[in-house]
Amino acid sequence: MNEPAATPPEPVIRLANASIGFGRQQVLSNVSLDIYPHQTVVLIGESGCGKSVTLKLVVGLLTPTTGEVYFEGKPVRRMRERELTAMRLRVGFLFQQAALFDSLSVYDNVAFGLRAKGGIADEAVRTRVRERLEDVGLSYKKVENQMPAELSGGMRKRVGLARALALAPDVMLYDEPTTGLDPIMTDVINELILQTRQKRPVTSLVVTHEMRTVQKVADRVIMLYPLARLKPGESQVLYDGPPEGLRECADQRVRQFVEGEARDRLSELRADNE
Ligand SMILES: Nc1ncnc2c1ncn2[C@@H]1O[C@H](COP(=O)(O)OP(=O)(O)OP(=O)(O)O)[C@@H](O)[C@H]1O
Repeated sequence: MNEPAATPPEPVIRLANASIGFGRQQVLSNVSLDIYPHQTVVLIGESGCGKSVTLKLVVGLLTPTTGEVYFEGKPVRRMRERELTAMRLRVGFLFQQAALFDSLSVYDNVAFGLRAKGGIADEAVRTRVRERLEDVGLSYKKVENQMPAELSGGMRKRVGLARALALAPDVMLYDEPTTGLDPIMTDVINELILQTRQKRPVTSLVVTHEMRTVQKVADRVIMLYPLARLKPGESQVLYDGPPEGLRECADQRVRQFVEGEARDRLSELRADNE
């Protein structure tokens, strides 16, 4: 007797033919992608192709003009305010500039979400803040009273990560987590992304330009292509597969991107401006 075929798990995040534009500029057109539980998916692509917009669609900060975005099977656009808030509390977000509250100390930044969630005793908040800061390699005693302006870029990113992890998120969204960091600190952040995933069954979507991040953390890579440069009928998702396949991809635009070759891009950019 044949074994019944295993049903694939429901995606945590699904974009189904999602399109969005701003004014006359169309940014995403008919983009479909599925992100499964506990996967780390890395989203790459040229500047301006819509990577950050994709992250904002996932948490309902933007709504597609056509198509649908689903979170655990539920269309984000149909969520009521309470559902949206509950969903966002389960999603940790590490922004490009760490987005710390400049007027709050490191302690208050990391405690912010826990306090906003409510129902957690001060002592438990303190323990959680200390643990998360130590997880990201920061000494609680040294940094708890520091203000964001006193921190280096790498420290800010790690405080941002500690803040996101304080709420024990089920989903982590990283928007260029290593931009502006030196190679060692870049690797520290990559290592933290990996460890976060090893410690907890988190589903992650990482936007990056760093090929080292791709190689280190990705289970799967999705490459988006700028809409304006697609040939008629092509999908905006140029690549969807394992990181090992990028360099052998039949599409030379994918190989060109990962190898960082400009080729004729400068003249194309000049022509665009004429
Ligand atoms: N709220 C907005 N209003 C108007 N235009 C926007 C808005 N958000 C994004 N855009 C435009 O959409 C396009 C895609 O932006 P997005 O930030 O997603 O690019 P990206 O692929 O993340 O680029 P980068 O790698 O440079 O961060 C850009 O041209 C940007 O100017």
